[in-house]
Amino acid sequence: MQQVHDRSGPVVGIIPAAGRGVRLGESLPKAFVELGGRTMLDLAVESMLGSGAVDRVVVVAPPELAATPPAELVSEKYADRVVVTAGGAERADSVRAGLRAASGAQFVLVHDAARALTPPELFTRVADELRAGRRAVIPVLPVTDTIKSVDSGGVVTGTPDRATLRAVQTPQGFDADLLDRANRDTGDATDDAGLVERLGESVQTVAGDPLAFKITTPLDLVLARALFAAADRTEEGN
Ligand SMILES: Nc1ccn([C@@H]2O[C@H](COP(=O)(O)OP(=O)(O)OP(=O)(O)O)[C@@H](O)[C@H]2O)c(=O)n1
Ligand SMILES: C[C@](O)(CO)[C@H](O)COP(=O)(O)O
Repeated sequence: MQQVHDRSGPVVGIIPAAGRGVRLGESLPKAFVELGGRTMLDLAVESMLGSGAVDRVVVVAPPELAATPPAELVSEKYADRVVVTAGGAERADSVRAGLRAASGAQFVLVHDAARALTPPELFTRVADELRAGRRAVIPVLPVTDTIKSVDSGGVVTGTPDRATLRAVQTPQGFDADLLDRANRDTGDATDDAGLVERLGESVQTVAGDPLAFKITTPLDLVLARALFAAADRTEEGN
């Protein structure tokens, strides 16, 4: 008889929030920059836990903030389901630190604090695929520009077929033991799924969301603040 694997265990969110935000150019670490009076980190935690798809969250903070009580970093409503741990020099180091603090998880969703406007539905979409049996799930969007590869002198070396390309977002969801195994071998992957791909495991894509864009540059911050203010006005009008 085929064994049915129980996939009803805990989902733990890992929020890497230890980056400096060099490209954003603000005076404090990026996750603590505010949109409409709330930090990106607080908004990301609210969206993740408010989705109902995630049981608890590990916030990976800059080392100097890692001893801060959760209630001082996120909304009181969610603080008792949040733990804080210290991040590392690179994003991958921070994710590894988050994994160490995610004991007991059957699934993990790794989500950038910098994607502060991600709608709750995206967490549910990724978690549902995991519960249904996928071991690695990432949200993606079609690429709208033509992409070229170039050599070190800036000369074009190729034009990949755009129809086969996707822009990758977070939350990226995994069986916790799979992501743990993928992280034993340190590499230069720019996302968590990249490490899993190297193990030869299949990674399933689901539809991403334009609002899950990563706030990376000053222009992104202008857009995020405008979108946040517009959403606030809509809520007030209802
Ligand atoms: N050492 C690091 C670097 C990044 N991150 C987190 O990873 C997410 C995505 O990274 P990115 O947007 O590149 O943030 P920064 O590294 O802060 O940006 P920059 O490269 O401009 O400094 C962010 O939520 C960031 O806080 C992290 O936890 N630890
Ligand atoms: C993980 C990621 O957000 C997927 O798009 C992205 O690769 C992070 O890259 P960054 O350069 O560390 O922001």
